[in-house]
Amino acid sequence: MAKILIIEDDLTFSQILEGFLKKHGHEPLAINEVKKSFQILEKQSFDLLLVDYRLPDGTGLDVLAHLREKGSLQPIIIMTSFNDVRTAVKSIQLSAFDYITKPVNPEELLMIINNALGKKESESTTNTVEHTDAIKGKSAIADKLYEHINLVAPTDMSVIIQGESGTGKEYAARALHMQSKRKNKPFIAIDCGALSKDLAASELFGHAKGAFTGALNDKKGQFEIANGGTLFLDEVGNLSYEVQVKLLRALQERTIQPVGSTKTIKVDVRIIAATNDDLKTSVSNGAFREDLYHRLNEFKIHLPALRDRGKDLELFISHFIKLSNIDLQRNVLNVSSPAKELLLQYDWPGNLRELKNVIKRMVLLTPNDTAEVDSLPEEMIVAIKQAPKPSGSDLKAINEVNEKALIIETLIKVKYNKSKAAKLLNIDRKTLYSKIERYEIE
Ligand SMILES: Nc1ncnc2c1ncn2[C@@H]1O[C@H](COP(=O)(O)OP(=O)(O)OP(=O)(O)O)[C@@H](O)[C@H]1O
Repeated sequence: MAKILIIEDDLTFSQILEGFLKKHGHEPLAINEVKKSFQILEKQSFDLLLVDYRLPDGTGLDVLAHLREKGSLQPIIIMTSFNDVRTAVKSIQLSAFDYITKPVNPEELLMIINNALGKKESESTTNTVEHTDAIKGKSAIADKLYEHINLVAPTDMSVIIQGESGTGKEYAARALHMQSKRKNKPFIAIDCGALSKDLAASELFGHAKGAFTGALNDKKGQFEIANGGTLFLDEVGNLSYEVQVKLLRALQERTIQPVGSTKTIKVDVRIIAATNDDLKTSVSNGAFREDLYHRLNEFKIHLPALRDRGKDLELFISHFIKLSNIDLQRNVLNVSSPAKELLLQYDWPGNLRELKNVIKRMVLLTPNDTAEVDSLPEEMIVAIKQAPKPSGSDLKAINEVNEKALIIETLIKVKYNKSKAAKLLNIDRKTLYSKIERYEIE
């Protein structure tokens, strides 16, 4: 049984949710405004929050940001009626547990709630690495990615992993750890986006009893806990300037000083940092220290967006179907052609995480062995229809998409040697340069 706070302004729907959750043994409390949630959360704690995106006095993201600012890590599920998964992706970046689109499918909701509650329990008890369900992919981009991972993993170099939300940055970090000599030591992942400004230093470096109000005992920081192993700093760009200074010192001197303490502690930790953007803007506008950036950026790994991974998409679809069949005790063996077409057409702004969720939902809603279009989320179908993508008959646009993909594949194949790429593509260098610029290929 879990205590669940529902924040939803549609009263009928809210009542339905309350009844449904009670029926499944939970203890829900429903309110309808952001402001009220702040008051209630001061006084009571909940195992999970189920929050509507659009509320009369703000959005679900305000609730999420408020909680994370306070240092609370409860899972939050955002419910959104807007045909835009980007809102949901943003909430995941702000470390919501998951999102669900309205109209809410009860079975899907229950599955997400159980996952969230299950994840919370396992997180508090173990930090072990589970990496058996990863696949590599077969595209040229995947080859390049794993070439880089294999190259840098055995070293002690700090690595920045850059990629859009959900591209698998944490997975890649775990792969680096598991292929290093540190693999039998801890891998500790810290979501810097979820750390409040006040508590970040204490979380990373620990604190001494009495260092601040509420510091009732000495507390070990994650650096010390990860000693000998790897510390994964997710969304590193969110660390405050003061914490960045401390982090730099820790990396340079290989020692840390707990907040409010005079003692220094020797630590041997490898840092892997992840970021959605390339941090260069934050460096140039002074929000991220340049010296820290260079210290972290001993090696950079770029994780491709799913939409740029070509044939890997099909491999991931089959892989996630297999995993979901096991998880949900289903037996989905095929995806109908129209459904497959949609899965391949969609541009996956939430990348692998979104694909995994969509496939899990698809499998859940498929009682027999073939998944059909109606098991796919409506908003995904709407997004495909609305996307300014080449329609089936727009030959010029289709050619352009194909041309861009071919140029990227070729550049990767020849390790970005533009003369070689031009030769293989049978065009001159100048034409290649102008196409690279036109298609905004990095
Ligand atoms: N190579 C892989 N094989 C199988 N599943 C993967 C792989 N990489 C990522 N995933 C799945 O995709 C989901 C997202 O991965 P992950 O959390 O590593 O992404 P992320 O880039 O760190 O996300 P965020 O930016 O939101 O922190 C995970 O649930 C994981 O199960």
